[in-house]
Amino acid sequence: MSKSHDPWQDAMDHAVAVARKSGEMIREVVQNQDQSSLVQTKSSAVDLVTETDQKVERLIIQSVKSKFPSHRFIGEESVSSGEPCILTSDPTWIIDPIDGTTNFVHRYPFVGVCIGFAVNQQVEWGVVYSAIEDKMFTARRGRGAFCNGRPLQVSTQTDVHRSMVATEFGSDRDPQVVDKIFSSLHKVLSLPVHGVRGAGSAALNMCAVARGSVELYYETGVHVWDIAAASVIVTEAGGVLRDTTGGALDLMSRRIVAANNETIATRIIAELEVYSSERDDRAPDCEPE
Ligand SMILES: O=P(O)(O)O[C@H]1[C@H](O)[C@@H](O)[C@H](O)[C@H](O)[C@@H]1O
Ligand SMILES: [Mg+2]
Repeated sequence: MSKSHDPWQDAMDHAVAVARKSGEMIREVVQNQDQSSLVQTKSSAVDLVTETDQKVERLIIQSVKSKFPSHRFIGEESVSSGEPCILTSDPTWIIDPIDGTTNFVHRYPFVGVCIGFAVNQQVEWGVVYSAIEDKMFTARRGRGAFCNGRPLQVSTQTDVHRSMVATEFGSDRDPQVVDKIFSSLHKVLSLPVHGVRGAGSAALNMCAVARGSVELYYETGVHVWDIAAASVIVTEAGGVLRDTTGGALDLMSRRIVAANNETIATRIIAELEVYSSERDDRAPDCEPE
């Protein structure tokens, strides 16, 4: 199929261009403005949003609407202002303008612009631009995963005792949730594994799995916009995706395990506390149209 007859490739090329432009906006703010006094909160006192998150999302959605007027959107900040969070079979752009907003506010240099594209509820391609590092992660279903054009491959490690694991503390400070986070962490650390890390961005942790820097990433409480784009980057790099229950990944379930292989995934999942956050497609401000 030639490029001009491949509308999904046109859409992906557009996503790469707009993610790069978004990254330039983010870098400009990080270099020249202090965001710490301009922060607002969403679901909890530590779930942050800034004007830049909103500006970047508007930039992406407006540019896509003008080129692909029939496509639908799920965007973190649009859902936050009451837009529906329903994945239909229509072509849908799934956008997190800044994955790692807390990092952005603190100038901790890991923030990702995430753009995923789903058709028939399957992610066809994903773009994650690590704006401060200037790393463009891309993958299209069936066509491999890349960082700045170089192919990505997950780690070949199968011994959990030689593995590096990534996770996050999230933004839910309910004491019962915090207990479960620490219980899982305690068990994983005590296996033992070589180490536990966290980039502060679900998408960049998943890209770390894709490039072989960590064997596995897990988290409960993520949203569809944090993981959709990076999901295809992980699988195209040879990795596997699971729910923390061990079942198949459900993009709306708010639970994810991304691993280099089944052996590591199964071994770590056995140590994880399973608990639920309200599904993305069931939240009160996410009712169907
Ligand atoms: O809200 P943004 O888009 O910055 O993303 C979230 C991260 O992706 C999570 O892994 C992480 O645990 C946090 O919940 C973080 O908020
Ligand atoms: Mg996010």
